Amino acid sequence: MAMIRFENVTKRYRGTKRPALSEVDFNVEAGEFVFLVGASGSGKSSCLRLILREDVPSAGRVAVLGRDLRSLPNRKVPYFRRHIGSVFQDFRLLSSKTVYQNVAFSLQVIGSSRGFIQQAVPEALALVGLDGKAKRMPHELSGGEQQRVAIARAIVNRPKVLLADEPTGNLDPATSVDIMQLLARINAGGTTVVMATHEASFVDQMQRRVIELKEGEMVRDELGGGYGDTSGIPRLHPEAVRGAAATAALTAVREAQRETSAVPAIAPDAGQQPVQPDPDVRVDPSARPDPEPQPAPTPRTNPIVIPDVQVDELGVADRLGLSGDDEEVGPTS
Ligand SMILES: Nc1ncnc2c1ncn2[C@@H]1O[C@H](COP(=O)(O)OP(=O)(O)OP(=O)(O)O)[C@@H](O)[C@H]1O
Repeated sequence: MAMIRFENVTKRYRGTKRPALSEVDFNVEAGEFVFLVGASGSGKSSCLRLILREDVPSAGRVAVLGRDLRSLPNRKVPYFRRHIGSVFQDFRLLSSKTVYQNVAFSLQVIGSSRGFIQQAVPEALALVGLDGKAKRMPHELSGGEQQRVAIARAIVNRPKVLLADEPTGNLDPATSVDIMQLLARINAGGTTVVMATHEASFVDQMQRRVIELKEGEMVRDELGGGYGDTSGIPRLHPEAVRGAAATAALTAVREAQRETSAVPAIAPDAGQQPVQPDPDVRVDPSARPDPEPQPAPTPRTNPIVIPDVQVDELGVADRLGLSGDDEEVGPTS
């Protein structure tokens, strides 16, 4: 079952001439990590909003978790969204709540039991490397730590799909790489990740599937692709700022990539097969799937700040959607 299906999706916003999305058609299978790339205004956020059912297509069909979102009644949208985690460039934390309360809040609003919350929140914070910071307020954290809180909040209810809209957009290169490593780890555990980004260097380094939009049209769908033409992408920082630190950070991403393919740190979904390209999807013939497993890398100079937890013992994998079950959307169906 495709986790996400776009069938000839066109999105026109009121009062605009050109559609924001034009007959966009793709499938995302369980366990994939997909970069959505393209210049500002190309339609990346519009895609994510359609997946979250924050908006509906003008034409075509969006199906998520096997569910046609056209036929999803508004009252069931909150239930549907429980299965989709989302993180944004601006973190969107509740400034008057502690780290713990921010993560717990998303469970409280869906009526999770106190026992579940007391177990799941510390586990999620440990997974993102924030144990010990549960009582901090968001303003007492660095940007990278705030984004980790947002990621913990997004995964604490074990979503099948994690959407990330420019999650590194407000972070420096070294911090960005930590976040990319974390997303790669979450994906290695079986969670499908779709990430919209301008960050060409990460896309080039990670060699995952790339869907490129240009003025609302899908112009590329490539397994193991790079960013492609970056000339239209505005740079927020001068190149010099991103120099050495960025290079070191990107090397660490590559190592994390190798590590996650060599050692399934979090048990992957037994039911998930390696991603097979959809026959309908345009794939560059020179593209290749994830590299063969490599021997465990030597220790990194820029290690991931994730405690060496026995995730299965803690039940983290199960609770955070990092292990498999074929649970349906449930209340939405
Ligand atoms: N609510 C809206 N009303 C009208 N036009 C909109 C709306 N939201 C987006 N658009 C337009 O749709 C197009 C695609 O926007 P979208 O935000 O999806 O692009 P993007 O690739 O995510 O851009 P960025 O990288 O700058 O976030 C743009 O031309 C934008 O101006």
